[in-house]
Amino acid sequence: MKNKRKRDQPQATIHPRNKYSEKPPDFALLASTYPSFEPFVFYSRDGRPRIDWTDFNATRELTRVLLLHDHGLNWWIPDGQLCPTVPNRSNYIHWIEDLLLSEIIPRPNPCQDNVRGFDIGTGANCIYPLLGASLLGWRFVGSDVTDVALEWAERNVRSNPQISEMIEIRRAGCHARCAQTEDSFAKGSVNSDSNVDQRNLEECYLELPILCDVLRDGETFDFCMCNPPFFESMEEAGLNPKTSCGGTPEEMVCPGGEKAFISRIIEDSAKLKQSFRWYTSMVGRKTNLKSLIFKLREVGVTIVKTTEFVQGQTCRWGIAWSFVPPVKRIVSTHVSVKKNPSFMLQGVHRQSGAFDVLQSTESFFRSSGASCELNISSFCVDISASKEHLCRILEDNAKCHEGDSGSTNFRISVFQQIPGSVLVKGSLQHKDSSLSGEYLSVFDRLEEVLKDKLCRGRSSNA
Ligand SMILES: C[S@@+](CC[C@H](N)C(=O)[O-])C[C@H]1O[C@@H](n2cnc3c(N)ncnc32)[C@H](O)[C@@H]1O
Repeated sequence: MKNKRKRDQPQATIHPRNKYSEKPPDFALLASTYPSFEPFVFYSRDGRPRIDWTDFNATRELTRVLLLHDHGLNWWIPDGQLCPTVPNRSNYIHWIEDLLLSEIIPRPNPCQDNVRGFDIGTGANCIYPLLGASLLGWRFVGSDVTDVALEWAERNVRSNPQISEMIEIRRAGCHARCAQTEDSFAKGSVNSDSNVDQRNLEECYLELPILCDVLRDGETFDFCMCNPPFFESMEEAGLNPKTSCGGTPEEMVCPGGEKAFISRIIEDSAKLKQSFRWYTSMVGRKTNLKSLIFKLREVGVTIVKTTEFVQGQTCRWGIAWSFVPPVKRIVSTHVSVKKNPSFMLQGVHRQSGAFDVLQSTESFFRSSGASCELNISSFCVDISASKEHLCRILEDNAKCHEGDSGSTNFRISVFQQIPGSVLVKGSLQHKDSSLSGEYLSVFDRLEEVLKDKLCRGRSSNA
């Protein structure tokens, strides 16, 4: 089964040093070891142990037992707080480890001893400091703004005396401001129609510092990290019907969404410059990645690196930048990797979803005569197309008869993001295919066709 899953996935999904890269969590073992987890495990017809991902209590108990079993950590969060998935969160930690080990910028600390990180918005779950300290011996400051996050992050640190000395929890912003913000959120004004409440809330939120004014004089760090509030409203956050990881408005929502939040980190970084060797953040939407990179160039960073975290049916990105002069040429990964182009469909009609995107993709290629194999379980279509097929799609008859008539194989995968947003990715089997140019043009054409057919405000023929 493990092999099948590997073959179905378009790319590596998990960092090779991730504890779960070779062996995903064993629910049956965890259930027999931890009686509190046992009631959440059931067996599907194929005999595989499963949990109900839409049950918050099940996902929280899974996180609790995984942290205990595999990391020796005691952990808990109150009902409704954002519940982290341990394998996914570990990927971000290992990517930062790669950045610190890389020689893109000079390493002041070749042995990686005394690494010190800053987790912006550590949450009640305090997951990054707990994982970073227990897996890699990193020291951390974890910041947050809400009372509940600060109180529970502290509790989670104190419950683990073996690492408690390594983690400091710090409030960002003055108490009064935060209390006011929490109160507004608690009253639901983030979703309210009252413009006044909304404006007060936004002003209040935007006044909370992120890095400047939270750092102490002369403090330096090897890196900062952040899983920002991704959304502009709880409606936008929606609730992924396939999982229930909780998440309160304070955790999920901020004015301007993740783009505004990360832009503020960028602005702070432009003032703090080399106080951090690496600034990093998670990014939930690929479209935001482009404008953030643009902003980074504007503030004069020396390096930008990006990565992609493919996590089941969800994609996230990581962005990192630095003001330290690089040892090597500036690189920006994956943005330049043409073998795996991607685009995001935004505003997909309410009645359409990833499945419609998949079917439309199949008929797009099939209409040219290319051979297509639809794989519904992994949401992808495998395509084998000749030059003639690709030229037919591009309506380029002249080119069709030029040169040799080789063929090319590629896969188009579809990932449902939040409701209304679908990510489409291509992966070419052989980078050196003589048809890689046509493949990229066809991929651009696919983007146009799907947008016209399935996205609101674009339909010319829908
Ligand atoms: C998406 S949650 C991330 C929680 C946790 N790090 C995780 O990955 O599960 C975002 C967190 O950022 C916090 N936050 C919002 N504004 C902040 C600010 N100005 N400074 C620090 N934290 C902030 C929220 O309270 C929330 O706990």
